[in-house]
Amino acid sequence: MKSVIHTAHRIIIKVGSSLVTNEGRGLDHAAIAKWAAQISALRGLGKEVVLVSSGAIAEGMLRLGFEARPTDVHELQACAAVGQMGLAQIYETSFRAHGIGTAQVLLTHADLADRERYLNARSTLATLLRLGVVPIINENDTVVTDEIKFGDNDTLGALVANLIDADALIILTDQHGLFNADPRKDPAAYLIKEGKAGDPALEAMAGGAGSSIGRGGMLTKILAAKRAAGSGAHTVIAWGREHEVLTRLAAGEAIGTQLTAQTAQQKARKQWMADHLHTAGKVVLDAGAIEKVTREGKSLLPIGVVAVEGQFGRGAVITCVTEAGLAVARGLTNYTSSETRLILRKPSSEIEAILGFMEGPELIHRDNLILL
Ligand SMILES: Nc1ncnc2c1ncn2[C@@H]1O[C@H](COP(=O)(O)OP(=O)(O)O)[C@@H](O)[C@H]1O
Ligand SMILES: N[C@@H](CCC(=O)OP(=O)(O)O)C(=O)O
Repeated sequence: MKSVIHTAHRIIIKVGSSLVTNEGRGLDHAAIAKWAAQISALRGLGKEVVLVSSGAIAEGMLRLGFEARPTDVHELQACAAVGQMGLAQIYETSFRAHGIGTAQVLLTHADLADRERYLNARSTLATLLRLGVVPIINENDTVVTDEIKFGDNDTLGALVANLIDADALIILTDQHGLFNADPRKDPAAYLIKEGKAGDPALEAMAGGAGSSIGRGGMLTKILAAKRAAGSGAHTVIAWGREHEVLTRLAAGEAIGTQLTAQTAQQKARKQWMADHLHTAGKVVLDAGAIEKVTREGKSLLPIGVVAVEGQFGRGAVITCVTEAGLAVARGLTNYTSSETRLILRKPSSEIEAILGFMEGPELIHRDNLILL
């Protein structure tokens, strides 16, 4: 079996708290330096990498002198805010040693549930990748309480994989992967080398005695693999301290547990958009725009739009139709329906003069567009 990471172009790598903070003893400079070196090598192979890092609370507890995890939510949030400074500092320093810049991105559940913020987060991450920066993502713990939390960074990693159409999610943890039972409790447990993301049998193994959904551990990783597969991304769960784990995976070596997505990426993405976002309106395209969008893989510019149907806000999903009414594409719009009515048939150079601002030269950027 060859690792899916070999052919993956855009990869999300999630590192857990115990790895990052050396089991709570403080940020593990040596381990982080090794991942940074390996990620630098992956980028040398032309891959794009986004890092999702936990560890803010664990590091903040140490810095503030808490011996046990606080139960008060605001103390936990204070720990996260303090610890996040350490994370940002160590990642920036470690990647800078390879001439790579980093960016801190803190997200909440509300950010990805709101269309406009979803679109902004998606565009910002795509722009950071285009600029050659490694985004370092964590949950914005300071502003969230239990009900509106992602809850764990395995879930956050999967949502980010969905958000930016990643090909793969690598979850680095303190075990060699998924075992048929919790290896801490069952010494006879064996490693599951491969499986299908979403297979309920995997959840039963990770659920094990006593653990319950949403409380971290292996189950959130298995559920994250299922979620990532929703947009066609494969997942690998591996031990973060395995020698050259990332570069070996990229070379095709099968390490840890590989959970493959069962639906092809483009199909899964269409399905995901169809399931998650309602179509709020339509734009009618002229023949030239149809050609650019459907055959040449270009963005949709306002100049190619001849009519607008319905009311929609910025970030809404709209359908692109031919003058005969045939739906050809769907995507997230940069302009509201009223704005689009003002700029249709106009060159993008006139957008600013007409509206007084410009969100972008495109009505729908090709990154946010799927063909039907
Ligand atoms: N079937 C299983 N296979 C592997 N690990 C399991 C399994 N069931 C439970 N676990 C536990 O999950 C832990 C990893 O989860 P967690 O501590 O949340 O890691 P991280 O901080 O990397 O997210 C392991 O240390 C292990 O004790
Ligand atoms: N935002 C939290 C992440 C908590 C979390 O999910 O931790 P883990 O299960 O170790 O990945 C932090 O940085 O401490």
